[in-house]
Amino acid sequence: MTLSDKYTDALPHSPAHPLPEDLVRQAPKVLLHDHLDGGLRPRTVVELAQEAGYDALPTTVPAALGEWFRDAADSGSLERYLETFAHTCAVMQTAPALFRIAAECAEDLAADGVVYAEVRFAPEQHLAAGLTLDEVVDAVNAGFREGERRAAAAGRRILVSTLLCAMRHADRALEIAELAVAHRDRGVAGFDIAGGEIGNPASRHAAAFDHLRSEGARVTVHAGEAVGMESIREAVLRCGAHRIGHGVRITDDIEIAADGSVRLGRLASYVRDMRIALEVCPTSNLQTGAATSYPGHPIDLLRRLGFRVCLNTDNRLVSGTTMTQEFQHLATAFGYGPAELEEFTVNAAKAAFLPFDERTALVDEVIRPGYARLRSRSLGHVPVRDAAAA
Ligand SMILES: O=c1[nH]cnc2c1ncn2[C@@H]1O[C@H](CO)[C@@H](O)[C@H]1O
Ligand SMILES: [Zn+2]
Repeated sequence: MTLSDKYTDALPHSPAHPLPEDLVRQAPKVLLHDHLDGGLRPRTVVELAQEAGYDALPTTVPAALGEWFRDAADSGSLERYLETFAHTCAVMQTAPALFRIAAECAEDLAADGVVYAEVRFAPEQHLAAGLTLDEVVDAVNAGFREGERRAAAAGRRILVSTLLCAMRHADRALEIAELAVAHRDRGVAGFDIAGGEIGNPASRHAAAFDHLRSEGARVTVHAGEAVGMESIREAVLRCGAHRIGHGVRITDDIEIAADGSVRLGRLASYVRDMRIALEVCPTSNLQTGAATSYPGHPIDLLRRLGFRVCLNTDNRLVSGTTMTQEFQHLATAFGYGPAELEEFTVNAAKAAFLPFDERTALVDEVIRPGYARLRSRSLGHVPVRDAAAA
């Protein structure tokens, strides 16, 4: 029995009334953890590969390619999951390709009901055809602006900010930190570090984190995914992370006694006390082995304990998912309804790397009214169980 099984056994669930998928899709959602190079449309990968003369794709049939990514990434290991990104990065080496991918990303997120997104990528992985780091960032940001315009024309408002990733195994983190600071008034909201966690401690990039701290820049760190508490401790206490990507292994620092009483260790307390958001990505966690099943996923335990948890996709192509699907998995596993979706959304908005007044406006003017509308509509919805009994 896992820790979260034990804890959830001790608490009653809200009744399982599955929400119709279109209601979940229309609900306003905030997405803080989504990789640009993990979320391409399969057809776009195929078309750009043809244009670039890249002939190493496992298949050129878009639907089969989508399945290939999901299956290949379903390996139980973060390292193997990350190997699949060679195919997407291969077709992301020119300004027009980056522009197209970013524009389509914004359109796809808007169609999924996302109203605010922070989308990340590693500029250093897009230099193979001669672009500079600045040109890569400019092309992606121009693509997001185009995608926002197209979404608005289709009646959907979305705002997309960029996060720049350094890679744990590489040695360009300071340069990327400087790039994030240089572009912070031009679409870049913060910095992240991604890549293989085992054997690549974030603290090796102390100079980058020192620079970010001295500039007052916003920082999130992938941690507590393949490595446990030690990695989260470093991210928070040495790297100054304001949010943690994944962070699910914080449960190693939470003890639940037989009588149901809960004791948080010093690190788990710090994360909860300081409202450090955990950017949780359930499907990705199942693929990389960071969690074993949706019902066994610690997201529900962490939510109930009052951690600032938000729900994310990580990689829509590689994990074969959307925000709507991530929520539906949790609705099935934990009996979640609109209240929990709203809670995750407000948590994400509070943790967004936006100015305070914009976060407040997002909550008060977009999210709260959106869920009030959703509640009034879902009252008319007959839950599946009741419908069967009628
Ligand atoms: O869940 C993850 N953990 C660690 N690194 C990741 C994850 N998903 C994607 N990337 C890495 O981040 C890079 C920049 O977007 C991707 O190329 C991939 O290598
Ligand atoms: Zn990630």
